[in-house]
Amino acid sequence: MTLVKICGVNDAVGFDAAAAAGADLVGFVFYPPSPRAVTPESAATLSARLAGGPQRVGLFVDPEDALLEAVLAALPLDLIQLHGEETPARAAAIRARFGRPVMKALGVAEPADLARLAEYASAVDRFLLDAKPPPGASLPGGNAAAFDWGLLAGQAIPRPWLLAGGLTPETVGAALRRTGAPGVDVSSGVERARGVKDPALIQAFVTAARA
Ligand SMILES: O=C(O)c1ccccc1NCC(=O)[C@H](O)[C@H](O)COP(=O)(O)O
Repeated sequence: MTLVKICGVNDAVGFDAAAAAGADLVGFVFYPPSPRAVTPESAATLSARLAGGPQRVGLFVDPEDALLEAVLAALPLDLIQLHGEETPARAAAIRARFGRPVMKALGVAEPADLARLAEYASAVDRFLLDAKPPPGASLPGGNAAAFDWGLLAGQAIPRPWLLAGGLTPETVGAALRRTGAPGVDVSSGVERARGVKDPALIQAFVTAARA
């Protein structure tokens, strides 16, 4: 079954909707400039709403160890997502020090970007393949931008991976057919305003991804 991650969940409405729709993973953004950002305390409160609900992913952008420590002291993350310029050595160090699986996000715009997968393969547990931020974007991700899925044709991705970038309930089916991705990640496509998740769109996305 296709793995579904709802990213940028920042309130109870979004968290409960993701859980009710059967999402496998929810992402909490620990990056203060984002309109989706949460504090360790608010993420812990959300995370405690449903025992046995979706797995909790902490999204970080070039995090200091102190931030990772503070978040992990507040809530039990199942996966650490690195969405900055973390090197393979830094990703491996985070995985070793914090004892959690790591998912490295890589922006894809040309074939050379996919060559980076091999550099990270032994340092991380999963990949998230996303669009690069469009010119002028203020965030490294969550920009409702898609990349050319054709770039993935014939590529052997060396770890389990999620497809991300500009997916919506209307496009996720075609994206899965075209790429054969084992999982998908969405943020903007299930929002009614930037940073505000919409329960109906979350349900529609999960249904379409599993159809
Ligand atoms: O979503 C954010 O605010 C964000 C901030 C900083 C780094 C990454 C961020 N999001 C990354 C994600 O995992 C998104 O789900 C992914 O980029 C897809 O986003 P979208 O195109 O909006 O569906």
